[in-house]
Amino acid sequence: MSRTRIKICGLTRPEDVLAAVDAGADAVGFVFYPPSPRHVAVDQAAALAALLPPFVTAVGLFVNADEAWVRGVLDAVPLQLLQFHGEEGEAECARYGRPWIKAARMRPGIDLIEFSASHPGARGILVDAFVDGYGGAGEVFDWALIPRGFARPLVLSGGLTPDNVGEAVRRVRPWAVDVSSGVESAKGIKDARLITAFIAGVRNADG
Ligand SMILES: O=C(O)c1ccccc1N[C@@H]1O[C@H](COP(=O)(O)O)[C@@H](O)[C@H]1O
Repeated sequence: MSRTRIKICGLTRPEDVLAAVDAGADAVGFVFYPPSPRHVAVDQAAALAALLPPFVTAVGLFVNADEAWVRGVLDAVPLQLLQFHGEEGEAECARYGRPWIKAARMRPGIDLIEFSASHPGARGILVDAFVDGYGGAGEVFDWALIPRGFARPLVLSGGLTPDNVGEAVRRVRPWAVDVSSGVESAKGIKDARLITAFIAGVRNADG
C-alpha cells in the first residue's frame, strides 16, 4: 500500500509553510477566497510559494471565483494544482489548463459516483463536509457516504485532526488527506506541533 499523501491547507505565514515542509507535507494550500479567514493576497501567496522546495506541491484553493481573477492569480503565483471548492462545473475547472481537483460537499443523499462522473478531468475528488462557507469549518462528515472501492484518487478532508486522522486513514484508505482547522491555534495560524502530530498520525496508520 502506498503512503497517504498529506496536504496542509490555509497557510498564511512563512513560518507555517516551513513547519509544514519540515514535518513532511506533500502539498500546501493557499486559499484564494476573500470571505475565508485564511484568504491570502496574491503577493503574499507568491512570497509563500517561493519558500517551497522541489517536490512539495503548491495548491491554490478557489470557490466559484471569477475567471479573470483566477488568471491574475495564476500569472503571479506558481501553483501546480488547483482545488475548486464551490459549484464549478467541468468546463470552468478545465479552462486554466492546469491540473485540478474538485471538492464534493458531502451530506446525506449525495451520490459520489455520479458527482465524480460529472468531473472526469479532475485529477482527484476531494470530499469535505457540507458546511456554510464552503469549507475550512473543522466539521467531520459520515465517512460511510464514501462508496467502497471508489475508483479515483480520493482526498479526504473535513474536521481531520491529529486525534482522528489515524482512524480516518485506516477506515477510508484515501489517496491523500487534507487539513486546515485541525492543525491551527487560531484561524489561519498553524501550530507546528499539531502539524507534526497530524503527519505522525497518518504515518502510523500507513503502517
Ligand atoms: O480553509 C478555508 O478557509 C476554506 C474556505 C472555503 C473552502 C474550503 C476551505 N478549506 C478547505 O476545507 C476543507 C476542510 O477543512 P478543515 O480541515 O475542516 O478545516 C479542506 O479541504 C480545506 O482545504
